[in-house]
Amino acid sequence: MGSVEEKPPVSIPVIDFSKWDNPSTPSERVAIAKELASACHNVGFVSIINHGVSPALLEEAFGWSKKLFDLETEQKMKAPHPDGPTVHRGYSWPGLEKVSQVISSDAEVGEKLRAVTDCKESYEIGSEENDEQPNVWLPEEVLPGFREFMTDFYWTCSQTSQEILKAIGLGMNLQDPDFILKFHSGHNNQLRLLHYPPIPAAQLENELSARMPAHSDWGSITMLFQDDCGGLEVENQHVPGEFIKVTPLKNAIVMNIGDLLMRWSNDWLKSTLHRVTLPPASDRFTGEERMTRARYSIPYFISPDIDARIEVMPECATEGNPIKYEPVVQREYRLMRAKLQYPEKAPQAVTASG
Ligand SMILES: O=C(O)CCC(=O)C(=O)O
Ligand SMILES: [Fe+2]
Repeated sequence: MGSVEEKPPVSIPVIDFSKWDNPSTPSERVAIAKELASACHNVGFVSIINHGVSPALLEEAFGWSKKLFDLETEQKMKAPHPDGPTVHRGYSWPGLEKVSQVISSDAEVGEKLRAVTDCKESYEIGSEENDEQPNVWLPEEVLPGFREFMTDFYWTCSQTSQEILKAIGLGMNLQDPDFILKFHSGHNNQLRLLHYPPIPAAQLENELSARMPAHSDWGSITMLFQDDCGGLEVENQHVPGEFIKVTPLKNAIVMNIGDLLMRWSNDWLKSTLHRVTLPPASDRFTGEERMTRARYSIPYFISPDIDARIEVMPECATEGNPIKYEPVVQREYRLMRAKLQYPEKAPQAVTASG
């Protein structure tokens, strides 16, 4: 691990996975793995291109996401996110995960925005075999085909994530390169559809609202698919408080390390703060309110299995770099984090009928 090159980042590294499945020599695979591990160590964020999730499939996934969020609130509310932090599934209406009120004195804008009382809405999907967090599906007739597509998409993403975990283990020179992978059956992952409705740029500029405030992810890794709107920013590991803009790269996976893999690696892998804020100026309308256009993204969160015990890997601790984290079980860690984000009793969604 120590032999991996250390250098400050200037942007998010781009890693080409095209040779990963069919390398001409074994060293080609090792080279990709080392490049990935090094980026996860130095930056904590990478863009992966030529991976296992095809452009056609991604187009379809974004199409379904738009269809879902275009539904009337009453329809979406047929699959409501359950109260409390225990089950993170189904539809989170604007204001549920985090309340932030858009303020405007313009009556017309006000009307438009009242339908949008917060800056994002989301829909969470897990494995059909995760009994601790059962899925909350819309009735089939509301969006026929949605459930089948999303279930398949979930497992395609899982397959790709397993290749990434393998590559990280190999690139870190672990005694058993598949060590991390062994804790990830895929049944504890979470597919999230996200929609950030239009909002006046000033609301974001003045920090009266945020699309998504700075945070780190809780799991092992996250794979993020995003449209071309932009606005994702990640903290520069070497200059705390400075955020780097991630320019959307069509069909790429933006991959980042989460807190559990950071703990497992004793901080060698970096779980980097990130946020979603203003898109580039060209994506803001020039009218008085300078509304930013809508943004769609699809994060896929990869977590260790529910009973997995996350204990610093022996390769990551030395006398000079002692163990920093107590062992933790995924189930308990997730609940601890989720409690901070979801209220026990949900505030109500604003529907057309009030
Ligand atoms: O929408 C995005 O681009 C980022 C989403 C994100 O960071 C999250 O859901 O944890
Ligand atoms: Fe995130």
